[in-house]
Amino acid sequence: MQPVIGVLALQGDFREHLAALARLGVEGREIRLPSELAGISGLIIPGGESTTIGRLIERFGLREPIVEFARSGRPIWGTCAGMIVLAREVDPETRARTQHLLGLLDIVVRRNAFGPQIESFETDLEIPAVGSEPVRAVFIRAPVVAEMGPAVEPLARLTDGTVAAVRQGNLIGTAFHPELTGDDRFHAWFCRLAREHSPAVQLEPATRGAR
Ligand SMILES: NC(=O)CC[C@H](N)C(=O)O
Repeated sequence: MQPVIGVLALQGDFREHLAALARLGVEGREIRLPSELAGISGLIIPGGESTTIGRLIERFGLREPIVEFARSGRPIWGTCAGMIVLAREVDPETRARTQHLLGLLDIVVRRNAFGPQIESFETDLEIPAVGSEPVRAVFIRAPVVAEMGPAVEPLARLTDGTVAAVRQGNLIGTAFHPELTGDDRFHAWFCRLAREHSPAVQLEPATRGAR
């Protein structure tokens, strides 16, 4: 069965994520209300403005439902601002005065890390998890991962070693925007994770413990 992927549609480039899912023949659903998370196998938090997305998550009562969604084992992927919102902490120098975070991914991010001179750039990244051919990565006022907890694995680095994508179990963060390039391998990989963790095939905790 194909999973249904939710895309948080409060602000930012959620339409581009929905378009990428449509190209893959996967059903995407705009999420604005807690009730809309029912029946969703994976959730994408798009790029945009992390302070706005964070504020709207609070206002729409989505914080606890999203934390609960993560606890259920279903995957959540944050791109750019979405990765910031997932993070445990924003480095104090780049933190906005009001910066609501979900605190799920054990990383410290630095916002707008490439400085005002370099608003945006593109580069090819090796992301073995996604495929053997390099992935074109678009960075727009992008954050970087400044620190990672022990459970976090880097999925991609820039040539200077800067971490640009991470995974911590069912939580994924990318500093760049795979939804903007037309190369949908990252979305395809995320949909595979979602399929594996779809509620329909989830194991009971006792069974899981016995594995
Ligand atoms: N492209 C983006 O998502 C930019 C993120 C933005 N700079 C922020 O801090 O929220």
